[in-house]
Amino acid sequence: MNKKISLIIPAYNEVETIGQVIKTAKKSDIFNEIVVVSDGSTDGTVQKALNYNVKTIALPSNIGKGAAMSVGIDNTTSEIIVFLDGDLVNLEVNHIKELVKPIVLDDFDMSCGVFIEGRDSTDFAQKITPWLTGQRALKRDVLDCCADLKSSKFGAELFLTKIAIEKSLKVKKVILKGLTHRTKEEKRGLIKGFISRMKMYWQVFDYFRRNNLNYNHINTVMK
Ligand SMILES: O=c1ccn([C@@H]2O[C@H](COP(=O)(O)OP(=O)(O)O)[C@@H](O)[C@H]2O)c(=O)[nH]1
Ligand SMILES: O=C(O)[C@@H](COP(=O)(O)O)O[C@H]1O[C@H](CO)[C@@H](O)[C@H](O)[C@H]1O
Repeated sequence: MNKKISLIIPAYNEVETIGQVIKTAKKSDIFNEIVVVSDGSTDGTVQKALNYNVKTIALPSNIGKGAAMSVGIDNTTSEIIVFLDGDLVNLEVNHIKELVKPIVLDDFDMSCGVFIEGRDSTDFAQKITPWLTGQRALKRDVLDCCADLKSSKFGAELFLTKIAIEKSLKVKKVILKGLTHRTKEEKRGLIKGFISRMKMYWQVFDYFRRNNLNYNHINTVMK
């Protein structure tokens, strides 16, 4: 039986990169549906996604990454869900296939893609916090309660990691060689980028604190 796979791409002002991400996803030819959730973008992200003829949900205002992912989940049906960020650079078909393989083969419940040999700055972040990656594949049925995701903002990846801990899921770390993303500073300039980086760190820390997550424990989740 061929398993159905949905791709969800949350995107907030990613006009520079979203086209290439969609193009590579289409080229992989593994997705039954591709859904872009534009999280209040004002820069042409929506039109760019529509140009590639994929389902595009244009949220009227910015509601945060976790809520945008949740809208994507509600608007897809496949038994396997893949999340990719809209700001990826150098994404290749093989990256997507490697990410999805452990789930399609039913060897694992969730996979987390980690950048290596992309760029030093983005490699470093993923080396110390691999569980923050936005590149994941998972079985839909592990997401039976997503209420917390809606309010998680940049705690979204910790939400998924928390599920993995609570349900004792089998989680595979998948190396995505050569992949990187546009950083906040590249998107918004040094000062605005730095401020949004600090906000993101706060949201991640806040999710950690509210859910009594343990850094050492979290680091043991991926195999
Ligand atoms: O409020 C937000 C913030 C981010 N994103 C998307 O989530 C992904 C990962 O975002 P990232 O961590 O790179 O943060 P950003 O650079 O967007 O602040 C990208 O596709 C973003 O466009 C989103 O949908 N809503
Ligand atoms: O690599 C990181 O430290 C952050 C932010 O990256 P940038 O500030 O855009 O370089 O991105 C990761 O963490 C975010 C928060 O959990 C996730 O939303 C991203 O998908 C992930 O790449």
